[in-house]
Parts: sequence; structure tokens; C-alpha cells
Amino acid sequence: MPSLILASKSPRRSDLLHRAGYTFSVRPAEGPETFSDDDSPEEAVQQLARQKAEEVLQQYPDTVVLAADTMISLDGRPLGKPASRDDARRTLEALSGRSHDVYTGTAVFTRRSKTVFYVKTEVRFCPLDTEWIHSYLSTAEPYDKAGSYAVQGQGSLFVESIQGDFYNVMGLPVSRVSRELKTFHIVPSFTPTI
Ligand SMILES: Cc1cn([C@H]2C[C@H](O)[C@@H](COP(=O)(O)OP(=O)(O)OP(=O)(O)O)O2)c(=O)[nH]c1=O
Repeated sequence: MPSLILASKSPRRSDLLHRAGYTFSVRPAEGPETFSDDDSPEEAVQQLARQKAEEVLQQYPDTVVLAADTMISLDGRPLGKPASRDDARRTLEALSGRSHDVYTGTAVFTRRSKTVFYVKTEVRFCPLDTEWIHSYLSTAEPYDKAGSYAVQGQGSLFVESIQGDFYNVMGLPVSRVSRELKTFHIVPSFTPTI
């Protein structure tokens, strides 16, 4: 059975994969993340996941490399992590009382096979209280997250409904990923506790 490498510095992705029962090593890609402004969100996240997986596979050619990238899309416009506090504020104000899509592109690469796919989840925000936006911007939470919020943290206060895979919003569509990994005989372990 080949070993699994998670090509990501995201603690969320690592945690999700670990909690699902996988054994793996973490080797983040370090190259620049580049995509074209003309790319749709689904093209951009797949392109970025492909770049990360390719870079790490070159260093570890006998492994299975898993990489991902998450962006949100509002009116077809891809939004990544905020560049500043003002940028995060503008994003949260734009998301208020509306639905947006969260895309995670995922790449599962080996020397012989390269699979790339994306999963979309629709998230609807409640109308946001301006004071809460300001208070939220004073926490560390929004700044390393696509869309300037963490659904798994205090960003939960903003979420009215979710349609699709919750874990996809956190950065890794675990169930879909598990089906891809199974084709390489990489399976989670279950610890009997009863
Ligand atoms: C929308 C949303 C995003 N996120 C996170 C998932 C990703 O870590 C991050 C988007 O950034 P990414 O560029 O996808 O990932 P990363 O830079 O953290 O790590 P790497 O490129 O090494 O894989 O936003 C949440 O944790 N919760 C959320 O609700």
C-alpha cells in the first residue's frame, strides 16, 4: 500500500483527515498560487489543487499526494483569503443576508494517475449585525480563511443554512476524498471502542 501525503499547511485539512481515521504525513507545497482572473471559481480551485499536488509529487514520487484549495464565490466572483481587515469587512458585508457558494478543488496524484475534482456547497448567511462584524474582525479567525469566516468557529453565528457537504466548507470534502483514496487501497482505520 503506498503512503499518503497531505500537501497542505492547513490545520483544518489535517485535522479532518486525521479524525476520519487516516494515517498520513504533511508536506505543504511552497510554490506561488497562481490562477488566471478569467478562471471560474471551479477552474481556479482545481488549478491550484493541481499545482500543489504536482509540486509535492515531484519530491515524493512513490506516494499518493492529496492537495486541495478552497474559495468562495459571490455572483460568480472568486474570493480567497482576505488581504486586510478592510477586505475582510467588505467581504462579510457582501455576504450578509445572501447565499454564496464554497468550492474546494481537490487533487489526488500518483506517478501514474492524476485525478482532480471539485465539490460545491451553498451557504446562506443571516443578515449580519454591523457590531458583530466589527467584533469578529478583532479576532484572528477570519484572516486565514477563504471568504473571511470559519464555519466551524464563531463564523457559525452568521450561517442560516448549508446545502451540501459541511466539511467541504472547512476545506476538505472528506467523504468524496475517501472514495478516491480507496482506489489506491488507502482506507481509514476504525478503532473499536465498544
Ligand atoms: C470558508 C471557510 C474556509 N476555511 C479555510 C479552509 C482553508 O484552510 C482556507 C482556504 O485557504 P487555502 O488556500 O485553500 O488553503 P491553505 O492556504 O490554508 O493551505 P494549503 O494551500 O497549504 O492547502 O480557508 C475554513 O477553515 N472555514 C471556512 O468556513
